[in-house]
Amino acid sequence: MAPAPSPFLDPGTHARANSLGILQLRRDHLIPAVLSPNADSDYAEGKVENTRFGSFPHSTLVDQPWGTQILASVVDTGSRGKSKKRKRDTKDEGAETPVTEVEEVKKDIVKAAVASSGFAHLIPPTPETWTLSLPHRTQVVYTPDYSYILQRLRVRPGDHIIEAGAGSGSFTHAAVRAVFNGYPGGAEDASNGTHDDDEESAVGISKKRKRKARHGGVYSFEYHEPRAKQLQVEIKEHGLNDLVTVTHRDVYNDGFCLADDDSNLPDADAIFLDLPAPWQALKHLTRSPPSSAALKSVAASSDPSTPSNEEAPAPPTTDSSSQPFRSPLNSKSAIRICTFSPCIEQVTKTVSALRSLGWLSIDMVEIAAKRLEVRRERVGLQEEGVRGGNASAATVQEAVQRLRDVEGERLGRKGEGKGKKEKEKLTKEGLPPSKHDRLEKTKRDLENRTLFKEGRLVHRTEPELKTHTSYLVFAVLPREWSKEDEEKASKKWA
Ligand SMILES: C[S@@+](CC[C@H](N)C(=O)[O-])C[C@H]1O[C@@H](n2cnc3c(N)ncnc32)[C@H](O)[C@@H]1O
Repeated sequence: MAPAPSPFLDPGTHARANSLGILQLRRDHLIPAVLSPNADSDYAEGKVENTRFGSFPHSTLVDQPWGTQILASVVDTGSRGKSKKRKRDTKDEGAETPVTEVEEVKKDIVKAAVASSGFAHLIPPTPETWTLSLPHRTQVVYTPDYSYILQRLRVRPGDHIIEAGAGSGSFTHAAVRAVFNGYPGGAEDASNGTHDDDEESAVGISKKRKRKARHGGVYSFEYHEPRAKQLQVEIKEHGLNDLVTVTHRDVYNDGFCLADDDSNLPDADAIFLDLPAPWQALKHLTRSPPSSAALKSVAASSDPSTPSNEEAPAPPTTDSSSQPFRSPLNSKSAIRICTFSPCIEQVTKTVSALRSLGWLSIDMVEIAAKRLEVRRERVGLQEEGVRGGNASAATVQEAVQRLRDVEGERLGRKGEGKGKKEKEKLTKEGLPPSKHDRLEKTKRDLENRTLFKEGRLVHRTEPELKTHTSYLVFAVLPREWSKEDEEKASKKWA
């Protein structure tokens, strides 16, 4: 049976058990949870998400349509810890194979009752919501940056992308969605599907060609072992393990090829480096072994204190096991790279190294994303008691009328000290409407109002936004030009 599709790529219409769902408490307050109502839990109601707006047992989330408003539940916190009566490790009793035996006292999940504490919305996971809710293990790449990066890298379905370091996996999820064009071993593979594909020819002409579908893939590298392991767990939980290969590796020393033979090369079309020293990884991202002159120049530019006559690092013509040079790049297409660095000194070193290694069209971009709050501003006395309205006087007439009403209310309330003239006026015009009357009138008027298009349309930038995340350096490594390419071009363009 084919594995269930990843909720990031095909969430379906409803939340599924054992699949990721996101509880949205507020716009920027999201709680991710793999929905497992029957998982072992201390609560009588099964597994529960406890939030500031109340408790949400997973049993109330599974099978709900995405977007549903879920009411919080009354959770029996008193039952916590009573589910397991005895935990006995038979190792203590001298058993040969240690087996941990857990005796369950209760088996049935108690149906949760609705609480008055609040609600949350159940939404499907996307790279954007995952970025906002993922457990941070490092600084992460945010949506405004990765959306720009992926379009500048021209990443499209079927591409292979190298990513280092993978960190918390924020970029990884966006990258896998961008390259996704089916699961390896899926229906398309079974029917040996071919498709028209644009192949960039060596002479720069895009030609249509029938070829077997190439599945998109992300090759992620992370030096910090616990982070790499945690990312592997998450990628599996999210149903993405057929599409993402997470490798624990120091890419500065060991490069990007996965095996000692040609069986599992990344064959990358695009590269994203979010590393403290991206220039140190560039020597492994070439089509052929870099010359020692290029390596010397990379070493000198990355450390200006290195005298130019100092011995250059050994070119990666062989790896530690004396294997021949293998390139992790797709030999059939131009390669696009992006490096993400927080300071300009790192940018300078990266640009010098890129130049030495033959990269072209090098440029740098800084994203200064701003979020605009767009809303309608409704001002006027008719807004009293209306949600989202500003009940101040909008005109001089309204202000004068309001003053008259306040004065009238005061006189009407006191009843005493009223002059003859004032008494006459009050009896003639009647008492001004009380607050209760005004609110009742507003309620009646609301039925005929179209709030969504009333008022002035205004927009503001949200003040708390960071304006600088990092500098993005982009470059292109053209296809290698072979003798055959030259011959083909001369024939075609003679
Ligand atoms: C800022 S984090 C990356 C965040 C990631 N792009 C994301 O969106 O979640 C940088 C990562 O690079 C990793 N790193 C540093 N040096 C490395 C190396 N030589 N090889 C592989 N990873 C490395 C660090 O361990 C760290 O997790």
